[in-house]
Amino acid sequence: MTELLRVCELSKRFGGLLASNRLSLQVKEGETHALIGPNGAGKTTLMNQLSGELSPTEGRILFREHDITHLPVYRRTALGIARSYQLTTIFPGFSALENVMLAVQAHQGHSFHFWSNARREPGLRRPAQELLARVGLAPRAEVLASNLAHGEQRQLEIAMALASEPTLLLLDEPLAGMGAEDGQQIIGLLETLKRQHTILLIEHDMNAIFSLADRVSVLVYGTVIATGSVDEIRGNADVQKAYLGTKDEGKGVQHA
Ligand SMILES: Nc1ncnc2c1ncn2[C@@H]1O[C@H](COP(=O)(O)OP(=O)(O)OP(=O)(O)O)[C@@H](O)[C@H]1O
Repeated sequence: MTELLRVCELSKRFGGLLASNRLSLQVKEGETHALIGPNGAGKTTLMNQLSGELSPTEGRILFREHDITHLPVYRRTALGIARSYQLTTIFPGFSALENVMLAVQAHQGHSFHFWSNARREPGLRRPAQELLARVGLAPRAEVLASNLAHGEQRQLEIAMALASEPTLLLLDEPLAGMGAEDGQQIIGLLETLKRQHTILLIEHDMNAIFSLADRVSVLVYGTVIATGSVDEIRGNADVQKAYLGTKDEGKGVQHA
C-alpha cells in the first residue's frame, strides 16, 4: 500500500507539557488506522495538528509527500483531508439537509453570506441529499438538527465531513456518548466508509477498533509506543502494560 500521511518527529509543547513528543506515524492509502491511548496521551492534540488547527512546535507532517506542516485548515481540506468534529459544526436550528447543504456550499467555495439564496439552490440540494443517503439519514433530511438523536447527529457530522470529498477522514471518537444500538449503527456506517476513504480514527471503544481497524497505533505520553495489526497490538506486552486492561470489560481500557 502507498503511504498517504507521514508524521515525522512531531512535538507540541503546552508550557512545560509535551503533548506530542517526537511522535512519528505513517498512514497508508486505503487503511483504517486507529489511534488508541490513555486519557491525556495526546490523541486529540495530534488530530488538531493534522487538521491544521494547531501548529506543531517541531517536526513535519507530509501528505502525499507534500509538506503540509504549516498549511491552514482550508488548504488541507482542499488537498483531501477532512475532520469530523464532535457536534461543534452542526447548526441546530437548520434541518439535517440544510446543514449538509451548507457544508457542500463551503466546499464549493461560496461565502456563507449567500446562504439565503443557497437554501433554494438545487445545485446544493442534490449532493446534500446524496450525502445524507450515504450516511443513512435520508429519511431524516427535513428534521431540525437539534431534534435528531445523538447518534444521528454524529451521522450528520460525518455527512458534512464527506462534503469536501476527502481522501483522508479524521474521526475523533465517533462513538462517544452512544448506547450500544446507536454505536452499532455508526460502526456499520464506518465499515461502509472504510472501503472508500482512508480513515484515521481515535476511539476508546475496543470492540469498534477491533472490528474496524486494519492497523492500530498506541499513543502514550505523546509518543507512539507500538503500531501493528489488531492481533499484534493485543499481544504486545508493552501495550498491555501501558494501556490495555483486562478488568474493565466495558471499554477494555485501563486509564493511566
Ligand atoms: N490547549 C492546550 N493547552 C494546554 N494543555 C493542553 C491543551 N490541549 C491539550 N492539553 C494537554 O495536553 C495533553 C494531551 O491532551 P489530549 O486532549 O491531546 O489527550 P487525549 O489523548 O486526546 O485525551 P482524551 O482521551 O482524554 O481525549 C493533556 O495533558 C492536556 O491537558
